[in-house]
Amino acid sequence: MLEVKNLKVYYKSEEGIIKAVDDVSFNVKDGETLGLVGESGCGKSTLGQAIMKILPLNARLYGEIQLNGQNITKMNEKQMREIRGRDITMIFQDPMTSLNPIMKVKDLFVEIVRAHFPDISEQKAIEMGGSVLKDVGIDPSRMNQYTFQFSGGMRQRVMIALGLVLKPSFVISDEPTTSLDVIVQAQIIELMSKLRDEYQMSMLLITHDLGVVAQLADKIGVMYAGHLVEISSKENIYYNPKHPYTKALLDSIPNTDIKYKDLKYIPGSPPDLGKPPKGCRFAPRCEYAMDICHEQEPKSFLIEGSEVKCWLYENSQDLKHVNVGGTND
Ligand SMILES: Nc1ncnc2c1ncn2[C@@H]1O[C@H](COP(=O)(O)OP(=O)(O)OP(=O)(O)O)[C@@H](O)[C@H]1O
Repeated sequence: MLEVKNLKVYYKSEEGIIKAVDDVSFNVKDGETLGLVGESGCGKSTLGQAIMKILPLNARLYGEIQLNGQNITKMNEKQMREIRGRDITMIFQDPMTSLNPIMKVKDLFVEIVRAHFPDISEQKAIEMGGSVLKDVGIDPSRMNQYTFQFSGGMRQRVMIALGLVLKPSFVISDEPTTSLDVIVQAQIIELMSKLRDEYQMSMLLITHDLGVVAQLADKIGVMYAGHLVEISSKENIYYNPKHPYTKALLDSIPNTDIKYKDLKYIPGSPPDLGKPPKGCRFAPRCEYAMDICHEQEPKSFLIEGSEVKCWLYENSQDLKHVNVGGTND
């Protein structure tokens, strides 16, 4: 189980402090998949990197991250190297730049396996790699090839196999299908869904694509400008969205039905995270904004099973103010 409590990631830059992730809390239970969605620049990748502790040097991390009861935030780099790949892994969006082109696939597997288990022989590491390659639909005989000899979709499969060779219990997948065409995208999503069940993994799925999370996630977190503005079950997010930003995001999904030819979009643009607006960060673009929204940052409220960071719900009935996020149902 992953528990993120009051996580903040601030970057130091020439323009000042960039509050990329600002007081975000949630949890992902064993076997569960949380989809994290939001526009480009809202802090999704930063959050994934914070959990892996692979943030750039100009980043500062505050708050707490617990993985299976271990406090990751307190671990040093040596301890992190032990759990990365073995307990928790991250599959990146661009296999072309993340995979070393001058290494054969088998050597990539040997490197990963032996970094964690130096006593495992090269032959055994290659066997382990071959078995996962088969699981991702690649003939193990391709072990002797270089990654540039694979198509985009196949490279993504190799990335997934490398990430899973040590059978981690938690996988972070950052835009796993962005660079692929739609047919290959669908195949990769199906593959990830199959592997997640077979390997019994929990997953944090980072994407701007609401279609991808619809297929894979159990619950969905919506991020806006460094804040987690809503988190709930997939069904609640799609059929009973509460936050005005979640509603706007759903309205802006392209619809193939010819009757709905007007694509809605969210007017304005997200704020500069170096100078976020006072109050709610979405208020300048929100059609429901009230005076308080421009003055005070909203608290998180629990309403109909959804945790929503929005003043609209302050006076709702069955409502409870949540101090630390992550619905605990
Ligand atoms: N190394 C860095 N130094 C300073 N600012 C950074 C750095 N990396 C990211 N940022 C800023 O932090 C904010 C969040 O970026 P992040 O990449 O996490 O967002 P994202 O939602 O994953 O976007 P995308 O989908 O485009 O990758 C952005 O304003 C970005 O410009």
